[in-house]
This record gives sequence, C-alpha cells and structure tokens, in this order.
Amino acid sequence: MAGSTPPARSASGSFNEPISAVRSLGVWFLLEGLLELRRQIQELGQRPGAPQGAAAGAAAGAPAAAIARAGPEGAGLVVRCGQTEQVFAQLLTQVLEAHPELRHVSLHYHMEPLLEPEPAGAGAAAAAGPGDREAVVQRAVTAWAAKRGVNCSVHPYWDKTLFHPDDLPYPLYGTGKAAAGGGGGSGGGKSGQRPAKPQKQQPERSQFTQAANRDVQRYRTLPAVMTDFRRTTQSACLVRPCLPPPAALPPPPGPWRRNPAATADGLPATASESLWGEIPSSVTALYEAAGPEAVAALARLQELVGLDYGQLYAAGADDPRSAFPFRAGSGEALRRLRYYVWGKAEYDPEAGVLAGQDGPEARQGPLLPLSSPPSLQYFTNTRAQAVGVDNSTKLSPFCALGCITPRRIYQEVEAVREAAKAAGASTAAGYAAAVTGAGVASAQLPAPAECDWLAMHLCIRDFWTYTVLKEGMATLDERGIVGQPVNWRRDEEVLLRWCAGRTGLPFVDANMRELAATGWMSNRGRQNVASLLAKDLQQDWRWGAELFECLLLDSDVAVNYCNWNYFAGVGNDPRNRRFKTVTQGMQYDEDAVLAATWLPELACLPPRLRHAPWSNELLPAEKEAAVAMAVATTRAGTAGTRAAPGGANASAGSIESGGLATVQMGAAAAAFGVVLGRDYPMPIVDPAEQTGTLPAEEKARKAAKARGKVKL
Ligand SMILES: Cc1cc2nc3c(=O)[nH]c(=O)nc-3n(C[C@H](O)[C@H](O)[C@H](O)COP(=O)(O)OP(=O)(O)OC[C@H]3O[C@@H](n4cnc5c(N)ncnc54)[C@H](O)[C@@H]3O)c2cc1C
Repeated sequence: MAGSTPPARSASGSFNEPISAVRSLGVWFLLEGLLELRRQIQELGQRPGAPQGAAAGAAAGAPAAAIARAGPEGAGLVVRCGQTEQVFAQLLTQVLEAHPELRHVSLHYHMEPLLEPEPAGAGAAAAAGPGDREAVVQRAVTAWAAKRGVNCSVHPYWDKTLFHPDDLPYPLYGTGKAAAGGGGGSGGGKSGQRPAKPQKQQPERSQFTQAANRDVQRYRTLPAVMTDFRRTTQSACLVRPCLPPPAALPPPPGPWRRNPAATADGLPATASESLWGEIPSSVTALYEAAGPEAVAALARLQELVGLDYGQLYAAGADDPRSAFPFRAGSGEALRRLRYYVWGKAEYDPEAGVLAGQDGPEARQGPLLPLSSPPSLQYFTNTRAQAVGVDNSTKLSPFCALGCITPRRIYQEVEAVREAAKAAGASTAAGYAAAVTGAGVASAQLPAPAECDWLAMHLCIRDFWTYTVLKEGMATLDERGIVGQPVNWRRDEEVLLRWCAGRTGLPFVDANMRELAATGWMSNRGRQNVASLLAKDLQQDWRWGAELFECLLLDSDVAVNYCNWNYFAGVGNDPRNRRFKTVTQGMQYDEDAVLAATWLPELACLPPRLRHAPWSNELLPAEKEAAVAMAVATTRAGTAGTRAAPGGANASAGSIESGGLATVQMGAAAAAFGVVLGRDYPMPIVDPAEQTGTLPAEEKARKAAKARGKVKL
C-alpha cells in the first residue's frame, strides 16, 4: 500500500477557499486499507521461515504510515500520523534506543508524483516540482541519521504506472538516447502490437529511482497527446512482471519485538498496543487526532456538500445505492479483479476455487461452470454507462491507494487473454465448456478487444501520471498545461449549487450527490459535471478539481488534475469537448435510474421527466400515469401531503429558484405534484443548451441493444 494520502491542493498553498483541504470518504477507505494491511502483516508474521533482519519503510506524505517489518515473534504495522520526516525521526530514535549498536538503516518507500511546492526553508537547491517532497524527506532523514553516526541508505520504488519510467521509448534524461528496456528508439515495433513479454528481470534500482529530484525537464520529449503516447508505449514498451508477494517477514526491530522471557506461562508478551499506534476508527476521530484546523476544514467541506461524514463513515461502504460497494485492501482488490475478468465462479469462496491464493496457482483447482460471462466481456459497451457496479472495473480506488497496481491488473488481463487463446477461440466461447467438460453454452471469456480496451485505459492513466511529471506545477495553474489565459469566474453561489447537486440539471445533480454520499462517480458523470462547471458556468475549474480531490475514493492528483485540465479546455489536447448534459443523461442513464436513486424528489416522475423536469409537455402515457397517481393518492387519503401545483405546501425560496426562474416551466412535472423551484431547483442554465441530438455511434448502440446484442 502506498500509505500516503496526498493533501488536497489548497493544503499546499496553491489554491484556497472555499473548498476545504480535507479528504472525506477517501479517509474511511484509507483506514480500512490500513486495518487490512495490519491483519496481513500479522498473518505473514505467523508463518514459518521468516528472513532475519530489521528494516523500516514508509511513504512520503502525511499522514504517514510506517511499516515495521516483523516476524513470527510479533509482526505488525506501525501507524503514525504526522509529517513524514518527523515520524521517521521518532521511529528511528526508538529503534536506536533498543539497538545502540546499529550503524546502518535502510529507508524503503514508494514514490508518488505529488504536486507540492517546496516547503519554506527546505533549501533552494530543490526546485518545486513533482516528487520534490520525497527529496525533502530523504534529505531530512539521512541528515538526521548522519548526525547520530548512522548511515541511511534510501530505496525508493516506483509502482505507480503500467510502464516503468526507465522503459519509456523517449529520451528522458536529456542524453538524446532512449531509456533502456523498452526496445529503444522513439517508437519501434508495430503500432497496435501488444507489449512483448520481458525476457529478464529489470534491475531493482533504476536510473529513475536514483534521480533524487525528478525534474520536469527530464520529460520534455514526452508526447503531448495521449494517442501518440499510447501508440508508442504500447508498441515499444515492456510491462514488467509483478514480484511475488512475500512468503514471510523478518522479526521486528527494537521495542516492537516480543520478549519470550517476559511471561511466566511461556507465551511471548506482545509489544504494547500504543507502540504500534492506533488506527482511528472513524473519519471524525482521524480529524480530531489531526487537530482543530483539520476539524474546521472538514466542517466546511460538510457544509458545502450538505452531509455529515462522521455519520456517513459508518454507513458509507454499505450504502445500498452505492456503485462502489467494496471494502478497501489488497484482498478485496484482487477478488474484484478476478471477478471482473474471469467471471463469477472464479472467486466463489464456497467453491474454494481461489482459496485465497495469489498468482496462477490460484487457478489450478477445478473451474466451476461459469454462471454468467465475466463483466469484462461487455466492458466496451458498458464502460460509459452512468449506473451499475459492473459497468466498469471499479479498480481505480484500489489503484489510488496502492492496494493493487496497474501491472497486476494487466497481468490478470493477459492471463485471461492467454486462456482464451489456449481454448482456441478468439471470443473463447468454448473455453469454459472445454475446461469444465460440461458444455456450458453461455460461458465465455472476454474477447481480445475487451482486454485491449482495459489495457488502453491503464495506459491513459500512465499518460496523465507522466504528463504531471513533465508539466509539473503548470498542471495546477488556472491557465492549465497549455497556459491558456481564461477569465474564470468565481461565483461562490454557483459553486455551492454545483457542489451540493442543486443545479437543476438532473444528470449533473444526481452525479454530484452520488459523489458526495459515496465518494464514487462514473467516468461519464465526471466528464459531464466538469464540462458544466468549466465550460457552461465558466467557473474556475480548479474549484471542481479540488472538490473532486476531497471527495473521490480514487482521488489521484495526476489523473484528477489532468482530466480537469482536459475538460476545462486548458489541457494538452486539441479537442475542446463540451457536453450536453441533458442528452448525455438520456444516453447513459437511459431509464433515469441514477436520477431516481439520487434525486428522490424526482423519483415519482416518469423517466423522461426525471431527465427534463422543466418540460411543459405531457406525453399520452405520462398523462395516464399522472392521473393514476392522483387517483391513488386520493384513495390513500393522503391528498395534501404532496402539494398540488402552487399549493399550500409551496415554500418558495427554501431551495434555489434562481437561474431561469422567470420562465414558466415544469407544468408536466407539476401534474405529478413536483413543483419546480420548490421541490427541485430551476435549471441554472438554459436546458435547451444542454440538449442535442444523439450522435451516430449512440444510435448504433441503441439499435444493437434493441437487437439484443449489447448487455447494458
Ligand atoms: C474530471 C475527471 C476527474 C477524474 N479524477 C480521477 C481521479 O482522481 N482518480 C482516478 O483514478 N481517475 C480519475 N478520473 C478518470 C476516470 O473517471 C476513472 O479512472 C474511472 O472512472 C474509474 O473507474 P473504473 O476503475 O471503473 O475505471 P475503468 O473504466 O474500469 O478503467 C480501468 C482503469 O483504467 C484507468 N482509467 C480509466 N479511465 C481513465 C481516465 N480517463 N484517466 C485516467 N485513468 C483512467 C483507471 O485506473 C481505471 O481503474 C477522472 C476523470 C475525470 C473526467
């Protein structure tokens, strides 16, 4: 696990109010992930054959999680909150007190392309840029150790991307020649060809990880456009194989080691609980531990989205409406991955198919007949949908936290591709039948095109990560990566409506409320809400990016800010995309399920009106439904609880009636007792501008669906 939660941008001083610099539901994900990691480490420590030696590792960033590698005598995870360099100093002090003879310590950590300016007084030598925070930590810790006569070796690891920086086919370090490992040259290989399998293990310490300050100049030859990046990397780069998980862990150092002589009954005494550090049990507990500033920031964020995260923490993961009903941790990430690419039977615990193992050996047991094809089989057609647990992989929160890596995902996708190939069918329809011998007609493995599509998205993620390494702090600038001056507006009232899901545009509002309540929003939803804020409302796009950073479970600085750059029209892509959010809702939430789920005030409306509650027109079927509803309401004797249009319950002003309030609209919804401007806000912009015709590809998709060829 990466173990670090990058602070929101405003924490770095790059951007300020009104968005608070705190993470909300992402925190429960982090806390759960830590709990699982602690359990895993403890379990590893129970296994025999643990190697000897002591080491400590942690990720740069705050809060810091420090891992005391431990063994059969008391494995565990040390958890601390605070500035990384201070936490290291405290931990090393404890270790040195217990082992005064120590002359060498090693520091292992994962690198993150954080975007933070150099803290004041850290020294002018390191320019502000991605990764510099880690350089600061390294310098502070090695200097601290040196003062005590201890040599500190530093071992940074890079596991953020599918392709390792040293393997990219671009001259990274200003030498004019391509970095090693990827086949060389600025392309090579045939376009569209899948990456070849690596022939040998790559050296552990790379040119990239040795470079203390990963300065933006080193990436100047990186393509500016994603398609170019994808073509060259996918055709010329290796994806390095994943290392096997450790079989056991060495004993812990110093005070964490159990003392077998400590108890009379012969059982080893456990190191004091407080030495390991408590994992806060709730979002509020974490912020209370972090101090009054953090508590105040959380309160501001809650006010902005109108929710209490203290309460939601307990319920968040179990919200039946959530499209992300998963727990954190690497075990859950692997289960989800296998379920998605292999099908439901693959991780059936009752069947013991996987038996909790990792790697290819996990699939050695008998495969059950697949009850239904894996979701990956439908990835191309379902990924853009706004609703559903299985429409996309839902792996991004696990990736963001380091519970799984893009390489591990890729490895599994390649395994399923190989299985399909071995079965001798491109779509592998007969594969499962061949394996089970049961002739399961519906069983399938994903077609190669679906595997390619997923790999391509992992590649997009790489592109944004490397773009941040190339562009550095420009990614956070209001003029964006291209340096495009735009007169962004900063109207807090407008921002408030957008944040709280009260723009009066149902597709946008439903997505925003889903995000605030669950930390999840589909990719299509993200594109639409970003487009509305930046393109239509012309508000400073960084407000949106900052809110996303606070709320998303998969919050990732590089991916988030680059996507926002792109949709605000200041990114490094020539296409300037603007979404018609009403039409998009009709396309990607066809039955208005998302709207009904997150906008209860519109749930009683027919789907068309849930998408367009301002409509004045009632279709014949809708008229019948409205009459039926009125009759049912009267019969139930509840007439008056839902006010008739303009009735006594109207509380004008209780919600926004601004925007297009002067225009008469919503007569159709009123027939169902829903009054625009009272029950649901008037649209913040002219809905006609948010409506357009269906593009040809969408028409084709709908036609295919009608023919039963597409699973939606
Ligand atoms: C304004 C905006 C902000 C975003 N912020 C984030 C963020 O903070 N963190 C984040 O992980 N993603 C972000 N995305 C990208 C994308 O929306 C999510 O990665 C995706 O929706 C995650 O769902 P999934 O895991 O089911 O993805 P799938 O569709 O199943 O894709 C598989 C994997 O590919 C990667 N991927 C897919 N789409 C993208 C993309 N557009 N950019 C980069 N990687 C991608 C992700 O790692 C994802 O897990 C943002 C998109 C937009 C438009």
